[in-house]
Amino acid sequence: MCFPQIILNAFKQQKQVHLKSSQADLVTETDLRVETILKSAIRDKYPVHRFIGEESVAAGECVELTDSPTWIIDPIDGTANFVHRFPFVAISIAFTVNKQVKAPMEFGIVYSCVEDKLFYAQKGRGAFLNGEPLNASGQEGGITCEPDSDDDDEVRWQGLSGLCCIPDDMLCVCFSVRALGTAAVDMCQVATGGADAYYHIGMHCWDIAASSIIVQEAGGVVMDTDGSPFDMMSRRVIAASSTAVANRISQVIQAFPCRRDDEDQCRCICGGKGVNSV
Ligand SMILES: Nc1ncnc2c1ncn2[C@@H]1O[C@H](CO)[C@@H](O)[C@H]1OP(=O)(O)O
Ligand SMILES: [Mg+2]
Ligand SMILES: [Mg+2]
Repeated sequence: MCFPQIILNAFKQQKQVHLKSSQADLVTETDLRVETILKSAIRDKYPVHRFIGEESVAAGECVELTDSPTWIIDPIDGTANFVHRFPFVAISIAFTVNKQVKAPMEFGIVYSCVEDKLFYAQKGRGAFLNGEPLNASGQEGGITCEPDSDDDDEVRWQGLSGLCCIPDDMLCVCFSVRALGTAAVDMCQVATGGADAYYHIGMHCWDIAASSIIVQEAGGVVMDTDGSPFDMMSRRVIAASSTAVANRISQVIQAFPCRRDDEDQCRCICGGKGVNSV
């Protein structure tokens, strides 16, 4: 069975859910299964390639970007959606070589399984959705974000209570907010022109790597929330329809410290915080 079908089949069924860093940070058997299948299929074809996979890192593998060809995998982006049957769940796969932390990936794929939407982009070759070219809007106004996504309960609470979701200053560049529950698909909305910007402090490289090149190849911009060049390990990202919009957002963002993905590279969070059936 192909791996999107595994997700679709499991979507409606009861799941054993394990908590990782917080109540919003979940993992299921399907996340683990899809990551294992993907890695073994790629390894069969490219035995020397390396991986940074969300669930492998959660199990204790290091986040280490080297010059070797590296696949960055989020087997289910939107696991909380998957668990609650909210129909936005995506597989996110990016490929990079030569330790390009700040430059675009070689290619990125985001497959939104329930919508059956395949977003993809290759460096210098444009971005596409189900074969149709994508173009960012170049405008400002609609923002996607994920206010409840952080390892730190205090940060999550602030996001949920609206304190750090949309700062007052940002209301000049924002007149609507959408949160789809998957950062990868949120960012792809910027590539389609359906949203004009996305920003977050606290996502991981596997959440944003593939969609970063999709946004860039659609004519949009990705940068660090402090206005410096995009760094997929910094866990800070603005994706916007233009440099002007990205700069305006970076000027009003309320920054807070966030440990890099490649700092203290082994982040074993196995054992987690509990297990539930949903
Ligand atoms: N600590 C965290 N807790 C919850 N979601 C997180 C998270 N870090 C990143 N996310 C991501 O934030 C979005 C909404 O939860 C998803 O893209 C989710 O990815 P995930 O589903 O792969 O964990
Ligand atoms: Mg994710
Ligand atoms: Mg995931």
